[in-house]
Amino acid sequence: MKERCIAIVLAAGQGKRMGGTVHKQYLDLGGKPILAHTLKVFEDSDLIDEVLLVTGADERGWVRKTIVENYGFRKVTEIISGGKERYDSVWNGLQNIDQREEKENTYVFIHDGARPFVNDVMLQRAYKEVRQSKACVVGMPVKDTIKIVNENLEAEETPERKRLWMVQTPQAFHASLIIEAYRKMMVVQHDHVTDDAMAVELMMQHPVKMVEGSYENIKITTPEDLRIAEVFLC
Ligand SMILES: Nc1ccn([C@@H]2O[C@H](COP(=O)(O)OP(=O)(O)OP(=O)(O)O)[C@@H](O)[C@H]2O)c(=O)n1
Ligand SMILES: C[C@](O)(CO)[C@H](O)COP(=O)(O)O
Repeated sequence: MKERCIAIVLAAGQGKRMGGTVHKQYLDLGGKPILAHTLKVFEDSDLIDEVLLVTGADERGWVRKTIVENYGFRKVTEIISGGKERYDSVWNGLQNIDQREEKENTYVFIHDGARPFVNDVMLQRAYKEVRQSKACVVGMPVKDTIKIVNENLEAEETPERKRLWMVQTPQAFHASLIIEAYRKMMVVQHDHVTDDAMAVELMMQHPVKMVEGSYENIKITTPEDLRIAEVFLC
């Protein structure tokens, strides 16, 4: 059976740290919504067969019209309702894949809709790695010294910097591995989970490899990120 690469693009967040009334993934960046920049990379990638787009339940119709149809994103096959937290939205996307026969030959690329500077080089690197090791995340070495602090903001520990990487998305997995990891994780305490690799690390005793992303592959989270994104666009 032919291999398939399915992207789950997450766009069901509320952008609380960004503030404002429009959810950040729909804000304008250089003349089009942030989410449209992100989806274009997946649409244009020869690697990606299909995109499952996860949005707010009440935004699905609007997103279909103004983003998917308007920009001609033909790889978007489903617009799925997201959940309260990021991991709920991922799980909703994964359950769609779980029902499919071709699951054993499928790789899943989970990506934040709010990271518009993903590119095909990263997708190709992640694909090469995930075919070998079944689980990988894109990231970059940290540039600053990182401190672990206590509740009084006193530095308690300084981890060795050369072992610290900032994790980005896409995060790529063999479909069965990530579905099983999430299935197990969703029935135990999981509210501290902030990325998909953690599900595999915690539930599957399976190593997750790091592959090189880019310092430009930022997640647009707070207002200053929008200004930085405008510079990256030039
Ligand atoms: N329940 C959620 C929460 C987040 N996301 C998506 O996951 C990505 C990364 O999340 P984050 O940057 O935290 O987005 P928000 O949750 O929107 O931001 P905030 O925490 O500031 O509200 C975003 O593309 C966001 O739309 C999602 O699909 N479903
Ligand atoms: C998955 C992620 O983008 C990796 O850096 C990040 O952990 C998402 O965190 P958020 O709190 O949902 O922004």
